Amino acid sequence: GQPGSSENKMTAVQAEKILIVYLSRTKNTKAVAEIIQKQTGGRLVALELQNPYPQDYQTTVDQVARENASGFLPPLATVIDSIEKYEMIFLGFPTWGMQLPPPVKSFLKQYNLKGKTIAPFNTNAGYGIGSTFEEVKNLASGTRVLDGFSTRGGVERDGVLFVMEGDRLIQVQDQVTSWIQNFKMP
Ligand SMILES: Cc1cc2nc3c(=O)[nH]c(=O)nc-3n(C[C@H](O)[C@H](O)[C@H](O)COP(=O)(O)O)c2cc1C
Repeated sequence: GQPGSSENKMTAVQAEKILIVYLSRTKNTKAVAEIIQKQTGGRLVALELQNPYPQDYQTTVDQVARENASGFLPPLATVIDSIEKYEMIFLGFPTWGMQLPPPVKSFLKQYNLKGKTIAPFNTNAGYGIGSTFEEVKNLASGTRVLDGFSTRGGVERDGVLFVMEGDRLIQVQDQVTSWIQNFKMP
């Protein structure tokens, strides 16, 4: 059907007013973002860094731990023009060290999102969302943060990288559909 049509409760928000911003390293969160894009017709934007994280998993884990401890906000290479025209922002990220990844903190600090609705979504290795959704609420002051969506992604530590294909992809598509249908829009 039409993006943002009467098929679901997104009727209150037109596709042109929907932005889907995501951070993804091994493309699981990206796959969820693409599902949301197909279902809503919104604009899809990947968060990229001026200095990308290393390839090596453990080096990245260590760097993220240091950044979280010091409150460092890695500068984004991604620039989002005319963010003011979006009413609804789907914000996607993996769980990193049971916290919100530093680049997502950079995004939330850099842009004025006051008055907007944020719908957080997450993938993780099976340990859950940690403090991520709570951190979004704390950092995005003046916004309305909807109940988030989370699903199991890869387990990079064990060499399991991208999992969003075949039956798993279909399952996640269905989960995303029910998540969006249950939004209580004003
Ligand atoms: C630096 C780093 C830290 C991670 N920390 C956690 C964690 O604390 N809990 C968890 O369940 N998964 C953790 N993971 C696994 C990712 O959340 C999981 O693989 C996710 O699906 C990756 O999403 P992506 O493919 O979009 O990058 C971590 C991965 C990385 C790279």
